[in-house]
Amino acid sequence: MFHTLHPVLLISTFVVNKILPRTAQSSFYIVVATAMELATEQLFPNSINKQVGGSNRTLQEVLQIVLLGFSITCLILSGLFKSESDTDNKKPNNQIKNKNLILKYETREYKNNVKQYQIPVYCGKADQVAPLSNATSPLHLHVEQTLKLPTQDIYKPHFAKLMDDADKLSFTKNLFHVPENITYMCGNSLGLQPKSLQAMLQNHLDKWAHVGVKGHFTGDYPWFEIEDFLVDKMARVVGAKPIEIGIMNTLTSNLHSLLTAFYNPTDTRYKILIEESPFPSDMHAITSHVLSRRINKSPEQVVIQVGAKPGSDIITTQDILDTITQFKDELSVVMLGAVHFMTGQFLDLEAITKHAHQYDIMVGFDCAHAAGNINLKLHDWNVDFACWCTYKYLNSGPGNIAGLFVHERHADASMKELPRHGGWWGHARKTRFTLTNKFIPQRGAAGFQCSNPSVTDCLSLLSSLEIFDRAGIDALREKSVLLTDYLVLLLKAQKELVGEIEILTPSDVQRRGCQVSVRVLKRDMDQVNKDLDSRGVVCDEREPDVIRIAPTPLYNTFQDVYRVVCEITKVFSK
Ligand SMILES: Cc1ncc(COP(=O)(O)O)c(C=O)c1O
Ligand SMILES: Nc1c(O)cccc1C(=O)C[C@H](N)C(=O)O
Repeated sequence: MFHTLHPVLLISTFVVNKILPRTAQSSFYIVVATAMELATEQLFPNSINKQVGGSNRTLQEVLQIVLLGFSITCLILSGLFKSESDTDNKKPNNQIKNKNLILKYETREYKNNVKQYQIPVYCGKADQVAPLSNATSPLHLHVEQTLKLPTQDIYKPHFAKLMDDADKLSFTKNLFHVPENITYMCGNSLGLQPKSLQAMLQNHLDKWAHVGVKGHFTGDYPWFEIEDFLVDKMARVVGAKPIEIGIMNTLTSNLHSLLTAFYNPTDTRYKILIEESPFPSDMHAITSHVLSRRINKSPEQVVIQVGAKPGSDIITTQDILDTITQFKDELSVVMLGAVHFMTGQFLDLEAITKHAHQYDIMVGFDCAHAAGNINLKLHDWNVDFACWCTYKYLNSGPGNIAGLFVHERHADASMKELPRHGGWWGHARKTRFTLTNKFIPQRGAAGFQCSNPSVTDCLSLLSSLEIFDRAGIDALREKSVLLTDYLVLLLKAQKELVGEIEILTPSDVQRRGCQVSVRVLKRDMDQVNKDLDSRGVVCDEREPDVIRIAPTPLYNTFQDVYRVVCEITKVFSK
């Protein structure tokens, strides 16, 4: 039987076991064995029933024994080599990575058979971690050296400190004005002020005072081309090409401009799909836009909404795709909030776009709660258009200038194909000042501009985008995932919060950004938020019962998260 352990067999078994899941392997070997027997019958039809050598067995019987041995040996060997697919299935359902940190959770069974919910297994440099064999000490933290901590230490403040000490992005917090004695968790509504902004604005004011109109073409930031200092940086934040980025107006007015271009109603295709409870401004924009177009349809006939199933707060991707399919011949545009302002759910932009494009439907997203929060890939996901404000995660200050995305494939569309609100700033730069009345839009998103932008607005945005460039959107997202997961882990571990709160935000890290929305179940939500406020925790609330907590990787720490959960627990313990 030893010849069956031939190296070829070993290698093929290894390969098969790497590729196929355990369940498919036995079928594979049986098929191979049967195929070999059939092949022998075909090749040696005369010898198959003859006796072999001095034995009283026919060649066929001998073959069957050898092939049976082959199958059994392969199955035994399959135990030695682990299938990739098998390992995938066993991967802990939650593994979040920072560049140098890895924090893993898995369910462990203890000796008394009590199943623990997710606990940290190890935390350390990504290339150093090794699974623990010993359940009594399930947390390993490698920072400079390996430290062993008891499991429950993740719930203690020194764990938060160790995480902060190991955080490569800890330098960014000091680049912002963080309100004194406050744990600020409200970047989802208004981001904090970059410290560099004051000097930038002062220089701008000095320049204006000293050179007046000449400032359009002089100094560090000539006003005539002020948006050029922003476009590349913004493109990196939202995963776009510079040609696809416009810095202009405000979010809602940009949405109107984009609908002018992309909403092209015909007698049969005139519907717009939006989520069931969008941020009100989006719905106001769509319904008033429909009226402004004076088409023969009312907003009620135009708008279709897709929502969560009863009893759930989360809209499934499948429900969105099914709604698109259902109205495929009537839909002109799909326009959804990329991250939902209330629940924090991040939609699968790529899947939605791909699906709608099959039916020639234009797809756009309101990225107010996604830009600077999620590492978006608007270009790669083929999104047609998007718009966002910059005062939330992009820290440019209240009511500041907004961003707009138009995919590169529309860059050269004619005014007939993609009508734009004309204005001199969107006009070809070379002839911006020539007295021509013919509007020739710049290529790409820049052609959507109407007016010259506010320079103070642009500098405010620039001060923040420079920090994004230093930190990198991917690294920020990695830290964000860790922070938010830590927040959820701590919230779930407080027995005082059981029955008092419910987390609405998806537990899947791929389907959320940094915001965690918590429903207050029994108490007055407004009072809870006031109590948090009086304890120095700034979150925000949305009627009727939701508190939004957003640990923002640029200026929040693990210790901030720890403190917020302590204060929330105290409020609910009263
Ligand atoms: C999802 C969403 N859309 C639209 C808006 C409106 O933005 P703006 O006032 O900048 O037009 C906001 C926030 O105010 C928002 O959160
Ligand atoms: N811009 C705001 C304001 O001036 C006052 C109060 C709230 C806002 C907001 O931006 C709210 C935010 N869009 C939200 O998600 O609720």
